[in-house]
Amino acid sequence: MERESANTRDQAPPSGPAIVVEGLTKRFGGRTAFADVTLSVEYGEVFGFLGPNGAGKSTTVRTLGTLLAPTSGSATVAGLPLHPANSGEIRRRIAVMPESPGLYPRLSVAENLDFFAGLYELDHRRSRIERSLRAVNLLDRADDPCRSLSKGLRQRVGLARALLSDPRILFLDEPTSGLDPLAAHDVHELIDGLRKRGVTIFLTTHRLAEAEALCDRVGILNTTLRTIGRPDDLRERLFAKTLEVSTRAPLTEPDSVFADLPGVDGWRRGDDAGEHTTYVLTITDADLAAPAVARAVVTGGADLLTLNPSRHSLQEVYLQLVNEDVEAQAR
Ligand SMILES: Nc1ncnc2c1ncn2[C@@H]1O[C@H](COP(=O)(O)OP(=O)(O)OP(=O)(O)O)[C@@H](O)[C@H]1O
Repeated sequence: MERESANTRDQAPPSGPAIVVEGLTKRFGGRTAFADVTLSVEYGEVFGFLGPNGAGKSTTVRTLGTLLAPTSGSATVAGLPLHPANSGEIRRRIAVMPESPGLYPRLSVAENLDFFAGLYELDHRRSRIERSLRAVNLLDRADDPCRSLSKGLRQRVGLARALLSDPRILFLDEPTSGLDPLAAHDVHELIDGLRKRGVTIFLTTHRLAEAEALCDRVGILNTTLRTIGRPDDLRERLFAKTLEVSTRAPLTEPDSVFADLPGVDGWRRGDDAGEHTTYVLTITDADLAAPAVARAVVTGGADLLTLNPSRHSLQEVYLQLVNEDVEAQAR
């Protein structure tokens, strides 16, 4: 009877940050893959790394995963400085799931996992394989050859492979790339399940909705790190807060209606829709501004139809930053 191996996920999280990156740069000859990246990720966090094609996301993951040596800068991964002498121990503490799961099509799911468990020199292989397959809901497909699986299921086997070593930190490179929405949703649920079990996840993605739904914080990379923060904070940092007010008919004296209201900094006419009149107010605090604006509009003699605080998506933040780079390059 195989005894369960020590499971890092059941232990208290190690102290200190999971990943610390300081001024990290990777060049391939004259081409800079990423430059001067500084960030840190806490244990238990799901961190999203967003960026357009060629932004340097995969190269960052491969560098932090000890597969590539950085050109300059420093990093600590799972408590160990990123240095060739520590590569073996870092690899024992983390797992990297590359964009393509890299499985042997003729081998069954369990045989594939057994092969990799052997390659990683893991103990208690049978119980690890079973636990990993259970984590990705694939126990019933253990004996199926990988070639018979759909792309979504193969991706799940890739995730099971990454989980074999009970990693403290899991790097997922584009885990839902090429998956249909249903299969992508399954992977999202699995990632959410891993987060609940305390696994630290560093995830690269093109999918902004994915980052918004799954990640505690995101970094936007376009060779250099353009910004980093919680999705909500990024939206607030990049966009002025507004309140859109629509009335049935134009206000006769909007200047006096919107003057001196708490939380309101200014106003302009918006794009009128049909019969309605729209005003866009710049505000500092929606909770303060909205009731005051509602009262003022009604006192000003107009029928108030709607009152909507601005909701910018992470996509708008992303496009704004990446487009700024495109415009800067064109100058
Ligand atoms: N082994 C390599 N040799 C030379 N250049 C490379 C190598 N690997 C990556 N690059 C270059 O580094 C840059 C960053 O590539 P990387 O694959 O990290 O970007 P990415 O953000 O992951 O892109 P994608 O979303 O398309 O996968 C690109 O210009 C790429 O061509």
